[in-house]
Amino acid sequence: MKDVPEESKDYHLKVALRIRPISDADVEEGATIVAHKIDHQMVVLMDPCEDPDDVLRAKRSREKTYMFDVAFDHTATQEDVYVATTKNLIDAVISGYNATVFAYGPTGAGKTYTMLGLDSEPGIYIRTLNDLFEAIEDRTEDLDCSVYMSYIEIYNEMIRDLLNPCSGYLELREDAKGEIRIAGITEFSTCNAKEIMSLLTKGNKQRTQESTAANKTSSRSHAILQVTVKQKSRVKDINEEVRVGKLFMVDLAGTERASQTQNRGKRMKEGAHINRSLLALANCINALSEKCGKGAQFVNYRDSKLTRLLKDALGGNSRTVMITHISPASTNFEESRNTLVYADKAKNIRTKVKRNLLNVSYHLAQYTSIIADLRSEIKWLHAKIDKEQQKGQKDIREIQAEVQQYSQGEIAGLREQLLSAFKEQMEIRRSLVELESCNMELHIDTSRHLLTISDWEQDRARRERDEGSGEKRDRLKEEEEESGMEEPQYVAAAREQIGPLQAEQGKTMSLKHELEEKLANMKLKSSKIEELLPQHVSNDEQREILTLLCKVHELELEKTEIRSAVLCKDNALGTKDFIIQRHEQQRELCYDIIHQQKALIEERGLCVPEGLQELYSLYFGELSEGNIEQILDLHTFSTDTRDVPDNSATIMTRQITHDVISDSDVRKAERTWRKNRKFSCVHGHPPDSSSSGLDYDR
Ligand SMILES: Nc1ncnc2c1ncn2[C@@H]1O[C@H](COP(=O)(O)OP(=O)(O)OP(=O)(O)O)[C@@H](O)[C@H]1O
Repeated sequence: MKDVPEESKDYHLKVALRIRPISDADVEEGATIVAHKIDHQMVVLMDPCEDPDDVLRAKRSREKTYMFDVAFDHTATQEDVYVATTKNLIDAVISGYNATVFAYGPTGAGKTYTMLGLDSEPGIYIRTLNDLFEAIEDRTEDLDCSVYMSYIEIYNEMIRDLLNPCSGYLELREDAKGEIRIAGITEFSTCNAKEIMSLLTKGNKQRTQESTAANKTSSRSHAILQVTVKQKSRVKDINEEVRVGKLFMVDLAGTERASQTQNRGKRMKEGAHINRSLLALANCINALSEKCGKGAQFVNYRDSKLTRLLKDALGGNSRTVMITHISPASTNFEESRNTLVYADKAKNIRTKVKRNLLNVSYHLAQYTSIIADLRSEIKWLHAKIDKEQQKGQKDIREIQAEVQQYSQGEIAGLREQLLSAFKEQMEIRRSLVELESCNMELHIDTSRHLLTISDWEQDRARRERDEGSGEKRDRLKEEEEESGMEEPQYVAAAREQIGPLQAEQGKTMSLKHELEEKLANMKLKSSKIEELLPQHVSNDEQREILTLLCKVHELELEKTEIRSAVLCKDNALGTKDFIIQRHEQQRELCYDIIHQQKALIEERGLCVPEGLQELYSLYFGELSEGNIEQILDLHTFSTDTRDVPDNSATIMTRQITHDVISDSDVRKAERTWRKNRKFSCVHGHPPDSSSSGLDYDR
């Protein structure tokens, strides 16, 4: 499948504000209401600490007003909020656009109430799913729709599958297109609204919730519900268009102050993680709002799993709505003010929205030439049969029947043997294709785990270096040992998974060798039968018909072989893309570091050693000559050429056999990569980054 290019449209991030009703607890604390909705877009926040009699500050306003796309207060119903923020995204998702709704705000401000709601007052999740299924039902006559749902939480920077909690912690991965994916996530496919609701309820029960002083049922994690809608026309066509729309609904954990939540121990650690990811989110909002305003800013999504997952929602291909929540109470004034400031900045964020159209013709195009060849072969066969018929002879079925009767079933036996040999070969081929694909996936999984481990090891080495003195380092180690957190769980999990993955790879490889051997024997067997046939068949026409039958089956076999080679090529290219992706990330980082260093040197007028100055000139020279861009263009070009259908099956097969990276290449590259990673952990640079034929170094 390939993406169908389509014009992208600019959207600004829609920001809504919801002020929850004042609670009994607020009133008991003696709080007054300081947040008011003025009209459907404007809210005002009054400072409870300001003294109206303070003449020195008399000129300063006691209140600050904020404008949003839409504002709600305690009078708004769940339906009001849903209709004004989310309902109109449903059509967009069904048409193949991505959309995101996320609830943001301090702890206890009403995020879970808006997103999940109560049984009597369901929130956005349920209302959206209901309307989505209704809309899909209206279109089922002409469109074939499938809906997939996944539900995860990010708790203490670990991703847990709420629909399959036994699956352990999940990893984030970036695919060849730079899209972030969660490896191993459970995606339930359903076309039944009730079923999806029960999955949601099941998932919610798994969510990490605790009681804090600020909220009796405080969500200690960020929850992300993803609904994917895939649609294709019911009319079958070779150039079938598939629309894929994704809707993310996110209930963030609350921003919190340790003093306000009175958290200690485990709760405090949770709070630190929550705040870290929300800080990363706030930094992204800051950078993105600057970017869309004055100067270009680097947006660092990598600081937390939350921001990596919300990358598209914030700065990419998504229509996004942020529902900001605040409490009206004077006791929550500080949090409300900070939240309003961020929400105000988020209004400047713009996203570029593009419909996700996939064209199935990408796969089909690769088979077009094969199908065309087969068709001409069949045409020739038919012409041959017609000719025979014109000669007053019997049609092909009769000839076949005659052939079967010939020599008292001797030929029939041979024919059966030949057919079953072909069938078996096809089965083996199919299994080989699946094994090849599975093996590639295992290999990619292993590489990613290795990357996770070495990333962390490098990070630790860097931290140790930064800590400087031995005394400080010892203290850091002691602290890590005391907290039992010497190695984060995701690294331990990656280590644990490498062994089984390699064992699995070993198994698939030996199975593959077995099958290949079997296939070679089968081929030998069928060619022997083919040789035997002419000796048993006397009649010329019958012999010709049998030869033609063999030819048809050979062609069928060839087709499967080509399909398998195409799969291998796709997998190999996927691996290459992944490697290039990592290089890209590393390059971006280096770019950033070099530019910041250069700015620092210039700003402080520092003296730079000659060698370093030469390196700088070389680097900036390359940049200005555009060499790097040319290489990148070359990569884009070589990736794009995959989309070009090749009319000649022979050329394609030849290309495939030359292009596919052999297993030994990959293993060699992986060894070099590991060696380099280890070396760079200790020395800060790889021993020979150019030595590996396949660049596995990041
Ligand atoms: N609009 C509302 N109407 C009625 N009750 C509300 C509203 N918003 C919030 N509440 C109530 O306030 C309390 C706190 O709300 P909620 O748990 O949704 O906050 P939260 O922002 O998700 O907090 P946390 O970040 O700690 O999970 C709940 O008891 C909830 O029922």
